[in-house]
Parts: sequence; structure tokens; C-alpha cells
Amino acid sequence: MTGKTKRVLILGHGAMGRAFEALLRPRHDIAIWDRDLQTGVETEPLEAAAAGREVVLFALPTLPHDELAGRLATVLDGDSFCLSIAKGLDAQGRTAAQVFEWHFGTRLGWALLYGPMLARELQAGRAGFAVAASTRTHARTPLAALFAETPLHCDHSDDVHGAAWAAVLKNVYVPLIGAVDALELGDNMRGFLTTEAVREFAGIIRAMGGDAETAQSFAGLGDLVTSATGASSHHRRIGAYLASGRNAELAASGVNIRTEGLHTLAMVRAHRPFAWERFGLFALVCRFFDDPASLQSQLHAYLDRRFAQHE
Ligand SMILES: NC(=O)c1ccc[n+]([C@@H]2O[C@H](COP(=O)([O-])OP(=O)(O)OC[C@H]3O[C@@H](n4cnc5c(N)ncnc54)[C@H](O)[C@@H]3O)[C@@H](O)[C@H]2O)c1
Repeated sequence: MTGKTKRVLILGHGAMGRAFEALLRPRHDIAIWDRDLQTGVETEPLEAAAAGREVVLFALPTLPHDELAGRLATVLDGDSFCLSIAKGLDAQGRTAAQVFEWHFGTRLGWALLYGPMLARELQAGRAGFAVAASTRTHARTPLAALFAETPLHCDHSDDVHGAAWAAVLKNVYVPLIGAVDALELGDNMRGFLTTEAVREFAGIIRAMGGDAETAQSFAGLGDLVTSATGASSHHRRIGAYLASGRNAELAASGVNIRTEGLHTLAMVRAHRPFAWERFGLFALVCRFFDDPASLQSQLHAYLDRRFAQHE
């Protein structure tokens, strides 16, 4: 992948697909591929759409990554580069990084892009910030070239698994912050839980073979604070509605309760990529979704356990 203008294929034309189209179209040759989710009909066969494309950007959920990466692995050549911004887990409990590693290994270039980069802000030309994580250090040049002269600012990292798990975990903890804010438990409590969440990110990332420091990066702390404090955050609103028993409002809001955060909890419980019971706040969020009314008593129990260690 050389030269300034890249031939880019964007997979998915939802919020992020459109945002990246707006971001990249001024400098690059952009094509779009998507699928009608009702009929399964593709805009054109993926294999044909990918022909001659230097960059393939996965701007869709993690669930279809396995199928799409498997198809692309047979048609892309070694100079091509796949990039994902998907934050959930797939049906086998894998991150986008694990799916790419499985299908592309060292044969194709691949990277993950995570951090405060809300679609509507990118679409409006406002700044975004991300960790571009790739196992190949020589991937940094083409990644930097892709986003040069755009308002998306990237740090580079080789911690693909740390960045992917940080991004996945963010959507687990944000509903909790939304919930404690809805219950008006205070700014102090929000600050405490945010700190605790980042501490757990580090432990889980380490358990998954990543670098604990990635918890503090744009993919971890940066994205967590952005979603936990952003008024429009989908995951924050779900937590708020559930904690305050506004189930009818939740149903009427159009907010999809089957979000990536909830799906992640289900996949982690089903596939046990790490011993989730060892992470007290993660276990608390699981119980909160099982029984939202129990949140306050669970928080008391968490604080008792947490600070008993120091007394
Ligand atoms: N919206 C944001 O601000 C934002 C920011 C950063 C990362 N992300 C992540 O980006 C990913 C996509 O989010 P979005 O907001 O663009 O979602 P979206 O719902 O707006 O769009 C999803 C797109 O994926 C396509 N798609 C879904 N399932 C598919 C399948 N099985 N096969 C083929 N295509 C499929 C849909 O047709 C649609 O074009 C998510 O993992 C999300 O966490 C979103």
C-alpha cells in the first residue's frame, strides 16, 4: 500500500460507515459495500467489491466479522490492509482482533481503531482520537497516510488485544455509570466507579494477553469517559432507564436493549474468555442487568468489600 491516495472499501453504511466516508472521501477513492439485513442481498458480491482495494474498513458490528474476514482472506493480496472499528464480541466470544488474527494472521495487514470518535462528530468534521493498534510496525505508515489531513488523530500501538478488549469492556461499564447518575448517587460516585472500571480494564486486558497500560489509552479511559459522560450515549441511557425502573420509556425510546455491552456480558458468561467473577465491578454489572432493582444494595456490598481490605 503506497502513495497518498488509497483505494478504500468501507463495509457497512450505517453511522460509522457514513462518518468514515465523509472523513476519507476528500483524499481517497472510496467504495461502499453493505448488505440488506432483511433479505441478505449484498450491494455487490463482497469478493468483487474488494478486488483492487488497498484498505478494507469494517464499519459494522463484530458479529459478521468472521464470515466477512473469511471471504476476504481468499481474495485480498498481501499488500491489502483490513481495519476494524467494531467494539463487541462475535458469537464465539471473540474480539475483532481475535477474528482478524485467525483469518489473516501475518499474511495480511490488519489493525483496530478505537477511541473517542463518535460518528456524528466525525460526520460534522469535529476532532476524533483513536489508538491505531497493529502488530506490524510498518503498518503505521499506511495508517498515518490514510488519516493524514483529517481531524482523526491517532496514537499507534502494537497491543491489538489490549486495545480490542478495552473497547469491548467500555460498553459493559458505561451502563453502570448511566445508572448511578440516574439514581443521583453523586459526582464522587461517578469518579470512583470510572477509576475502578479502568483498574478492571487493566486486569482483564492482562488476563487476555494484552498490555495493562492500554487501559489508560484512548481505547480505554478515553472512550469510557466519552461515553460515560456524553448525553447521547446509547449505553448510558440503557443503564439510566433500567436503574430508575423506566421500562416503558426504555421500550418507547427506540434504544436497542440488545446492545453490544449486553451481548458482551452474555458472551463472556457463555465462553469464559477470562474468569469474570474475579472482577467485582464486572460481576456487579452482570447482576445489575439480571436484577436492576438490586443496584443500590450491590453497590453497598461492593464498597464494603472494596474498603474492608484497607481497614
Ligand atoms: N456510532 C458510533 O459513534 C461508533 C463509534 C465508534 C465505534 N463504533 C462501532 O462501530 C460499529 C458499527 O456501529 P454503527 O454505529 O455504524 O452501527 P449502525 O447500526 O449504524 O450500522 C451498522 C452497519 O453494519 C451493517 N451490518 C450489520 N450487520 C451486518 C451483517 N450481518 N452483515 C453485513 N452488514 C451488517 C448494517 O447494514 C449497517 O450498515 C459498532 O461495533 C460500534 O460499536 C460506533
